[in-house]
Amino acid sequence: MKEVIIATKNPGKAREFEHIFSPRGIAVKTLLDFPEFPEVEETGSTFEENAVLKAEAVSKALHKMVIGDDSGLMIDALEGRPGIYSARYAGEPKNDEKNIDKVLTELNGVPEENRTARFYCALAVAVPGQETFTVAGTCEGRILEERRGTNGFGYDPIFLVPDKGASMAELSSDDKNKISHRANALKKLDEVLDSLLERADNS
Ligand SMILES: O=P(O)(O)OP(=O)(O)OP(=O)(O)OC[C@H]1O[C@@H](n2cnc3c(O)ncnc32)[C@H](O)[C@@H]1O
Ligand SMILES: [Mg+2]
Repeated sequence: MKEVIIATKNPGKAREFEHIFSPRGIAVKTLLDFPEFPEVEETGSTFEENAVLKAEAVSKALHKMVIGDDSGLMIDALEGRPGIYSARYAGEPKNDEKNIDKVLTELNGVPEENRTARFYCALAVAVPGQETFTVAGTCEGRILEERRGTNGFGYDPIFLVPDKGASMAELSSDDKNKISHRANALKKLDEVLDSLLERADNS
């Protein structure tokens, strides 16, 4: 079976990649399968730079093709914050509930029409001996005034997907994986991924 390695320790991301890849007969491994591997320091100033750091660190260690995912929430009324600091917006250790509380507090009193936001996902593909490249995807929405739904992870409970009239956390994983920033980024890899997996001999 073909296998793709994702340089993430986030169980929510891991589930989504598995959900998207397994119907295509591609098994997913993540850093949750390599618990001894240290978390990669995210010192870049863009999602793309951080995705490359993650992908290359793990690819160099394992000598295999690896995909890195750096993603987050950009809120217009907060000038794009939390952005690349999404995971640790409320400080260390990272905590989804505290991050949501901080965003809701900062947006207190901001009217619905000014609560526009987008999720952003940069994916970096590192292949031994080749130049690393990146793709990105977004998903447009609005920040709710309170949590709705329990699916997904991270900021999903406060992210309204206007077309669906539901928060991201109220969508089934099938539905989220059709429209999410991560799914939109992965679509851009569709054409190259199969041949990369064969050439990289990740089987
Ligand atoms: O670096 P890795 O190990 O992949 O895991 P991480 O959780 O630290 O991941 P990031 O550095 O990319 O930070 C992304 C944060 O943005 C948020 N996020 C990203 N994708 C999301 C999604 O699909 N739904 C909700 N929140 C998301 C969530 O809070 C994540 O912790
Ligand atoms: Mg991280």
